[in-house]
Amino acid sequence: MNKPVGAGEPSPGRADAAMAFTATPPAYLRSSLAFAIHYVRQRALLFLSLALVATAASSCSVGVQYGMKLLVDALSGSQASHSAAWWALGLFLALIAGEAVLWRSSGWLAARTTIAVGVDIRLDLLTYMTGHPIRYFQDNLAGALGHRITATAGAFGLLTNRSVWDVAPPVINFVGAIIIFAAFDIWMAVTLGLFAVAITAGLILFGIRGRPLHRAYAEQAGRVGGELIDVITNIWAIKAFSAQNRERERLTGAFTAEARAQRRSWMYTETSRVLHDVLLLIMAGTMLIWSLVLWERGAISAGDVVVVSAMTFRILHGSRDLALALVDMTQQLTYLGETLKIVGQPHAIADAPQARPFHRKEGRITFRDVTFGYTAGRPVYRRLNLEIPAGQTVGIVGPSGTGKSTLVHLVQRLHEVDEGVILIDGQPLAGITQDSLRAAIAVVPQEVSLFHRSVMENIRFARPGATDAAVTAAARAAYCHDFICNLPDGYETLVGERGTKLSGGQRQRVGIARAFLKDAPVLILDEATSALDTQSEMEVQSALSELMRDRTVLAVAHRLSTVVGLDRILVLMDGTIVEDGPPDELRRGNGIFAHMWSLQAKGLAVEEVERNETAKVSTDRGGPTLGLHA
Ligand SMILES: Nc1ncnc2c1ncn2[C@@H]1O[C@H](COP(=O)(O)OP(=O)(O)OP(=O)(O)O)[C@@H](O)[C@H]1O
Repeated sequence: MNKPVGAGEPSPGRADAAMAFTATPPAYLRSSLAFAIHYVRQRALLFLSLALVATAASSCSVGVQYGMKLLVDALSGSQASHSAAWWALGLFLALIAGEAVLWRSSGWLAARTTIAVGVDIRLDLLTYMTGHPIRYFQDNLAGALGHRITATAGAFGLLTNRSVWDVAPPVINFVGAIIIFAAFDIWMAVTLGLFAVAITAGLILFGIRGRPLHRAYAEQAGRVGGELIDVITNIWAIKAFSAQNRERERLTGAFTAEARAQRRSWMYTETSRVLHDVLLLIMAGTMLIWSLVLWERGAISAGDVVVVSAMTFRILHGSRDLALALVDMTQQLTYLGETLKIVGQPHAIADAPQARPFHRKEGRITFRDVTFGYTAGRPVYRRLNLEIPAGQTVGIVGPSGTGKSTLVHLVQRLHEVDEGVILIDGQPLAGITQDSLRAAIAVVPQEVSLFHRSVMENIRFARPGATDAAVTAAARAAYCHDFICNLPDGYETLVGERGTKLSGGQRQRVGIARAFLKDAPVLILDEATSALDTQSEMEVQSALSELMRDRTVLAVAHRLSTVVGLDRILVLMDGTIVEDGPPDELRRGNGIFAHMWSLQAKGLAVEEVERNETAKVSTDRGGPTLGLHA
């Protein structure tokens, strides 16, 4: 267990959870109860103080009712006494003041506690979530995941607040009332106790029975939230395809389903409110009649009748809060459980228990009998064998959907191989930590992912400790320094959500600058220059040639001109390497690469080339005259 910490201190649990890719999720992510206990224990002292202060405040409120009884008795008794009345009033006022001070202290404590825990929860869940493989994020909408993390922190805060302000006071009122009533008539106390237990048990059972309805609503709400964000994220497509009405109809369906689930959940809560109103009316009526009968018989004083009626009505109102709180807490716990099921599932790609950091050498890549498929029974690769010596630059070409990107993803261990082994510098990927592996690989993807931060921060993302001078040098090397300087705030310009304020080519150059800065022994270029015009591509090609020096390079490309200057070309067809050799040799032959080259040289679109290239290439069509490296 982590040692308890104060409100302002960072929780050590977060540091433990950081960066681990684990096959078994931490215990606190396994159930909503374990989750709640974990965060309470981390700030045990604060939570204990909060509980004590809330208990003391609620006890004061019971004392206030008793003070009222003393005052009434002092005023109305047969030997009414002035000093007793003043003493009773003094006690009454002191208890009111004490109650107010204690409740405000509970507010102060709760604000410190729940806010700090909210920070911990969001950091812990996000950290754990980032350990899931890419496929997890393809299966779960980003918006829905973000919403869940925030809502979970909110749910924990609600659970705390409900416990302090809606559960503790009525429970203590019940206990106080039983003690006071027992002083008048033990049977009155027993009856009140039985009523209280029966009502509470009934409400809990009712709350549990309503769980499926609340869960259905939580699921629908998560899904709809995700869909809404998906629509906003794809606003370009919606405008381009004039799809506003279509999307509206689609969302109408989703909102209607969510509204139906919400209505069911809400109406269930309303029913529970009606039920407990009726029960408590019966209880209040019984107690008041009983106390009046006792008063008529002279068994209790007028002050006792006052305290019975005040306590009963207090319980009546407090119990309503208790009922709502219990139902709400059930809902929050259900939501928490749902989130834990989604976020807290084991990492599909976990670091082996004995995993070591990758030992950087020169960057030799080996595939041994690798079989991999996204769906069972449909392998993309079957027993693939490949040896890439250190420092070799390799172009990977082939038709769309043939497995080029998958191959480079496997090298980064973004997916787990089904069979076989992939090694870098003789170290099996499965035996090294994922973070150290990825630290040794620089990737320039087709769609460079940029944060809505400054250009400087975006480039520095590749190496957080890099100086401004190092970032600028990387930008110069990637031919982006000039365009960055022309941006409104230069390197401090915010790039827009996902870099939308930059052109596709500019984003790619920022991606290349990141690779320069990262300075890793293995470089992966996944369609890295596809968004560049010919002029920019010429510039970036020379930057890339510089970047490739002394590194092992895997370059996926549709445009053959970008790979023809490399040491070696792999032609992939349906997950099989059908040609493998130096580009010049392949171009001179009459295989698929030569055919593709010839078609691209004639200016055919990549897609047309791909359609044609599956046809048997029977004649040598000669080499092209086009191409940067030809
Ligand atoms: N996340 C995924 N889930 C399921 N199948 C996938 C996934 N990603 C890729 N595939 C499938 O795996 C196969 C290989 O895809 P991959 O992206 O590696 O091809 P590619 O050669 O890089 O294609 P392109 O040139 O179009 O980028 C394709 O049939 C594709 O549909």
